[in-house]
Amino acid sequence: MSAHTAFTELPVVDIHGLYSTDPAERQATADKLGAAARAAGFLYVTGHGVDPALIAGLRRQAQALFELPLASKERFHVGQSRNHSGYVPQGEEEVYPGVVDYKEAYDINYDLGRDDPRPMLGRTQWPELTALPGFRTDVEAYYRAALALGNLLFRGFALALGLDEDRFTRHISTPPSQLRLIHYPYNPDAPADQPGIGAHTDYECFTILLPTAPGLEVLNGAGEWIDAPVLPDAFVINIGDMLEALSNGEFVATQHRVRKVAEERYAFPLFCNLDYDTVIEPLPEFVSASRPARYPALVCGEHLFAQTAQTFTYLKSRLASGELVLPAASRPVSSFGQRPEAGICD
Ligand SMILES: O=C(O)CCC(=O)C(=O)O
Ligand SMILES: [Fe+2]
Repeated sequence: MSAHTAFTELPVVDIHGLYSTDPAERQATADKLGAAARAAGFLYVTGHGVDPALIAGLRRQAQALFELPLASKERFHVGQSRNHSGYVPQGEEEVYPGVVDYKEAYDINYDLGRDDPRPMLGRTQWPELTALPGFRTDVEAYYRAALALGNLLFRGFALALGLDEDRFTRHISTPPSQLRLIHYPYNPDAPADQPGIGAHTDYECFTILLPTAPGLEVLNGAGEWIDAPVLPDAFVINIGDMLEALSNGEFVATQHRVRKVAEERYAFPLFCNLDYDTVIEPLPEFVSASRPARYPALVCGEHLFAQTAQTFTYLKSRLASGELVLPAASRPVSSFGQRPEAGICD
């Protein structure tokens, strides 16, 4: 298993070379991505090609949404959806039981435009309100651009791991990749250690995060929390559980958190996945007699659902009542990543 370094700042990688028609240039850029992923599992990317107008539209819509009265937002509560989309009020999501994160969110999922029996897939619940003109158009436009960037990064990470460039993207057609609009309100009277989002690894392959203000902290290989400030025109990318498992620990998911914010803050993570039914297990290239498979097989959508069902109150109560059951191979939350603070860091 690769160990993260005692980095004190996150690496920055200009990825414009991934768009090149020259395979050597794509590989050279991918190698930089790979070095950053191995060292930190967290990095900034510049040269990503996403139109700033799409980012501005997303920010404007998120601000307008969260300014609405609670009752308007509650009309679109996530518990009403079939694919886990909609408004997530403060306290609904509990990464650590009994600990309230001071944030609210609106979750957008891949919109299949039709129902689907698999949880986490289906129709997205959009906040259809006259107070939010253009919300769906603007948010979908950003979602599509970020998903395309995700596919580019999947190709880059495949090259960085010595795999065929399309090794991951061949498993992507309608991925349950979720965009979250998160709002951390500013409260000067809150205690300094108030959680915005508790320490965790992301469940997916990797995340494309757009933050609007400082507050994100990342755990380095020495068990120290490192600030990840906002870098202009950059996205933050971090490795999640599923790329850790697929690469048999060649890349390792990195823990991160947000505590009390010093100003009102928004963050927009897109969690990049393979298709729902993709089996996630160490790829044969990373398994040998001296390097046994360290991760039991999971199904992508089932892992997402299991993690979500163990952390969202509306799903926990459906589990408790027997209306829902966890998939057989479910992992407890916090099963991935290096945990230097717990002495688990091999
Ligand atoms: O707010 C942030 O910067 C990070 C959010 C996050 O880690 C998450 O939603 O998984
Ligand atoms: Fe996260």
